[in-house]
Amino acid sequence: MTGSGAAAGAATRAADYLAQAGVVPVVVVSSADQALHLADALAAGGLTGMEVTFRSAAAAAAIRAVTDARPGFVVGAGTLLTTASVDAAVEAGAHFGVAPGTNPEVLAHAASRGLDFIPGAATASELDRALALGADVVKLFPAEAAGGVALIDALAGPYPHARLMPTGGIRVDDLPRYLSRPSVLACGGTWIAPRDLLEAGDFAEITRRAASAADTVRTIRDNARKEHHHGA
Ligand SMILES: O=C(O)C(=O)C[C@H](O)[C@H](O)COP(=O)(O)O
Repeated sequence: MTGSGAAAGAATRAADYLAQAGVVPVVVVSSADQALHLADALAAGGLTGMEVTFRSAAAAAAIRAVTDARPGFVVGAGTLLTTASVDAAVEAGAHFGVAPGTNPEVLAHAASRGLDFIPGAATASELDRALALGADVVKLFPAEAAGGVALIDALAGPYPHARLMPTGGIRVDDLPRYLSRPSVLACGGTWIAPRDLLEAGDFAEITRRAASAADTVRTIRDNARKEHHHGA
């Protein structure tokens, strides 16, 4: 299979999903079965997608299982460092791809396979390069270590149209600061479904963290809408 049909629909879907979700759980899964439980636990908390990193051998099978069995759930493939991992993600049915950095060869390959791709950047030069290579959304990584919201505010001067997904060191309490920045579509992070909770099978705690994140996003968005109305 080429996957090009599904990927064409997903091309608009990544940015739409990010803007709607506000937060993207970044996960490392150990089996397809665990990924299905995880998707259900996240959905029970009100989150409709996740980024499955290619940091475990189970990543491709996990993406395939979730996209097959939970068609409404959005599954991104993360840590796509090579063209081979892009192929594996496309063949597993991933809705979009993500990388921590910007590798022109990987980007070109993702484009040739019709995979919507979010490359990473941590500096002005890297952001400039990612945008020049056609990125629609850029993963600001590692967000906290690279400067957090101060970096985002500084980059917004010369790059006001850049749309960002900050990831790296972000936790639920940081969401209001990040999501108040107009360039930020969503924040990624491992805190919602970290490896220790997955290994312990503590899906109830994952649902609790997902609900907390989803509630926080909803409150931030509601307040922003109210301010907008009052200001208008
Ligand atoms: O695997 C990748 O492609 C990455 O870019 C790294 C992850 O996004 C970070 O590991 C996020 O981890 P936290 O800082 O715990 O939220």
